[in-house]
Amino acid sequence: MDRIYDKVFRGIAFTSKSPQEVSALEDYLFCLDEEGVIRRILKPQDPDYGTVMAAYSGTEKLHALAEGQYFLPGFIDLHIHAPQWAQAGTAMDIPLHDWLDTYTFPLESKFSDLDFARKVYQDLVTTLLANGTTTALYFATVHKEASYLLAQICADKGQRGLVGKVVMDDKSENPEYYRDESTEAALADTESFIHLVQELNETTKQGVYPVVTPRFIPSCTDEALAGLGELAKKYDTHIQSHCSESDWEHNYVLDRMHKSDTFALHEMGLLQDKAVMAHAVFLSDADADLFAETGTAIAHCPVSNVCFSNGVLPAARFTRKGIDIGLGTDISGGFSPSLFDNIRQAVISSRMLEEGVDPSLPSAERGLPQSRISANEAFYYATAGGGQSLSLPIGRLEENYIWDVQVIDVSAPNAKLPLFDENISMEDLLHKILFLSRPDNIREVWVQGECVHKRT
Ligand SMILES: Nc1nc2[nH]cnc2c(=O)[nH]1
Repeated sequence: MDRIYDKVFRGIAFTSKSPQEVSALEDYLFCLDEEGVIRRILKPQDPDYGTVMAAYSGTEKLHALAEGQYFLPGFIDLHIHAPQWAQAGTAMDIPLHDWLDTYTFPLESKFSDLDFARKVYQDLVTTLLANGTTTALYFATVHKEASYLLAQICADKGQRGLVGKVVMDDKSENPEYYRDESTEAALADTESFIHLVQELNETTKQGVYPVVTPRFIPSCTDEALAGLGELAKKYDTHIQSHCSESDWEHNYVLDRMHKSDTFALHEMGLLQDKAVMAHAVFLSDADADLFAETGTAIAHCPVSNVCFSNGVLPAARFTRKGIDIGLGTDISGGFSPSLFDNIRQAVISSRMLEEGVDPSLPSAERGLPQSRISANEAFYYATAGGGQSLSLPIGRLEENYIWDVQVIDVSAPNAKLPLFDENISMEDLLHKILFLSRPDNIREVWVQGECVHKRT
């Protein structure tokens, strides 16, 4: 046969079939075109399997995994504040509102300095790739130039970046040293940022996308929120914001808008299929139904929620309602750049929600039944759920999906996983990988068919 494929990968791959079920594709062939899209998947029993193997064996187009190595879809970080990488691991001692004023706005204001921005953003994108994150939905800062720099760095390093210039235009709610100059300037900067990033996207194989980004209702005027809804519609962009993250935010919006965060955002044209709202811990049933109806996704950030949210997202209930859910690190509300850590915390938090945490209460009154999520569901959120949330063909290893993968090596030097049962099931093996892997186990990372990280 002619060598019609650009690359062929062979190995054992894990991919979600549904939120609850994972498929282990053993020794399959994944045949890619030049665009890095999976055009054909062949299982060993397939009549063409031998023909393709014969055609590509011994050529540099064939990439076969060694013993102990496995393909996982690249992770999709559905909520991350890129500038806050500079304070990750610190500043976790005070509630959200005080944290923004005390630590976060002073830090983000420094990103008017492009040299500082470059240093932090280059380090962050490299770190995320090394942690298996192939796509990230970023909040940058109010500065248009530094936000564009982040998109350029993603483009250069091979990560799929969805980047938002943050809008914070309300003079009564934001400090003078860190806010948009005016509502008009906020909208004009957003529009020109959309143009710049859409132009950059034309020469970026893996894609970079502009995102309409009102920080959250408390930092924006009604006029800016409505204007941003119109811009998103005009340019068919993604939208991101925060919604009902904490008691404080949820109640602030009820007081100001006389309706919930969800209904207020909807009225401004900010809920739609390509919208992702971070946290959404305090949604009522009516709010959750509106998320499902509009196709709006939730970025679940379980590590961050421990510090800032005053509650645990009922992810299992919202999945049953048909809401798209992905996982976010929420750097630096969450300290870790790793979605492996967030998979673990999502499972742990859901168990604490189900069982309850106040030992002075009788066990029957302590928790919220049917709240646990399985490791398979957390894996789904970090991969297929994230792709579905962004309406992009990523997060699954299926035909017509993009080849974004991480190669996990369970016997990496200094990071060998404790595998003592030769007959371990594929599902148990995946769970060992999810709970025990460290960055040392991530041997290679591929985005859109290109190798963007290699650990030797
Ligand atoms: N976790 C978090 N919540 C927010 N709400 C508004 N801004 C932020 C932020 O930077 N982090």
